[in-house]
Amino acid sequence: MSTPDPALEQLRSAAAEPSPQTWFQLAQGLVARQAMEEAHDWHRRAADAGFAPAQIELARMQLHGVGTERNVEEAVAWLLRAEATGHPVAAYMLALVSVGGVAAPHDARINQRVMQALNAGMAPALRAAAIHFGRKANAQDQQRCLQLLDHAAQRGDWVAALLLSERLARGEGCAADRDAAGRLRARLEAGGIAPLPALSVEDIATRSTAGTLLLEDGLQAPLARAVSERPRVAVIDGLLSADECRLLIAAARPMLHRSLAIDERTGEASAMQIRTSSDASFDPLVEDLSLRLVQQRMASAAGMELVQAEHLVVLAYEPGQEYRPHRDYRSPESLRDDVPEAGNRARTICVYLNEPEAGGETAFPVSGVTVEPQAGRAVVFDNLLADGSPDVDSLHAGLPVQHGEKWLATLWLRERGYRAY
Ligand SMILES: O=C(O)CCC(=O)C(=O)O
Ligand SMILES: [Fe+2]
Repeated sequence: MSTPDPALEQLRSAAAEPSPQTWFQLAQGLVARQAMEEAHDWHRRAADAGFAPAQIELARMQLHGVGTERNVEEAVAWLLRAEATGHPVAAYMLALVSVGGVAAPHDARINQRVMQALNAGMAPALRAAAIHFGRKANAQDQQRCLQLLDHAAQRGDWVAALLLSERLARGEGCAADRDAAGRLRARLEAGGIAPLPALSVEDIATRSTAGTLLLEDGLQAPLARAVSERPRVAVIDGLLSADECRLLIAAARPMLHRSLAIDERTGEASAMQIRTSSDASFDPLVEDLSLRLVQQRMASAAGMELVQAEHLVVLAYEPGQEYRPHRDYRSPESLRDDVPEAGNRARTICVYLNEPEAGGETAFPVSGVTVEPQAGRAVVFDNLLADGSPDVDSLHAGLPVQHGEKWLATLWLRERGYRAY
């Protein structure tokens, strides 16, 4: 028997009235109680009646297949309807799903949409724009970055506050202001948010047009330097900016847990000696615009599409922790329950998010190549041969960290589309 829930009963009786706003409130009440299918039905009813907030929530449920079958096309149609009423959240969501170009074309409209959302004070849009401007070397854009981070922080975005505190403490894009940084840090620490590891990125590989918000600028494929032919390994310095490295660490930190490794025979994941790090996997449900933009640049730097990427994983190694020699391609058995139509893991891109004091290199024993961690640097390698068969030479390891900590972001890229958009 279910427990009585007077608040919900009140919403239900109110929803007998022909009021889309009340239907939406009931739907939200049902979401809060995890009654997703019923929530979907009420969202749909309010959406059909033209209520934009319900259209947006219905689209969200359809995008992620929550309470209903996943239907990306229909979700986008609902978002376009809500956007036509001038709703900034719809504009933001359309910008978000257009990254990658599958759900909606990734064209110049993305910039207008982000502008609309940031003018409405939406924190994730403010933060994404801040990080975008922060990649530009000129003083004015650096100043814009700081202002936007500040604005996002004031709107309650603690990741933006953390990025801002690092910039103020280190004098990035501004004169160092230890007092302001200290006050911000104290507020964050009171909320249980620790400072980030110190890191710097010397040179960002792509520079974009000064003064304008042109997100497509940040997606140009930067120059890769081949370091090994067999296996095929390349290195890209400065793929991510310091803000982007910090973003990934900050977003991953609350989700970290002991890493699992996949048992090749059973396809089951369990804690094993082969991989002693901790990691966080980013479900698309928790992604926002800045996280998607970073992943899009990582995928395109690897010569792949974002839809080919499995969920982003951030790994954290403490002293003594390592990822012993392994190959990233998977056995047919282990792929069976994980979108087999996407094929195998064709390529991997790993980006170092900081620099451990000693150790933590990525080693490729077959060619003898070792890549040193450096914040923002990517290492890209093929796991399959040109004919699609596994490349046994792709053996690689994350060597034990000796001093300090090591943070790394990995995208495993399949042969074909893996994500829904
Ligand atoms: O930590 C490293 O350097 C390697 C990580 C790795 O092999 C992976 O994420 O697949
Ligand atoms: Fe690996």
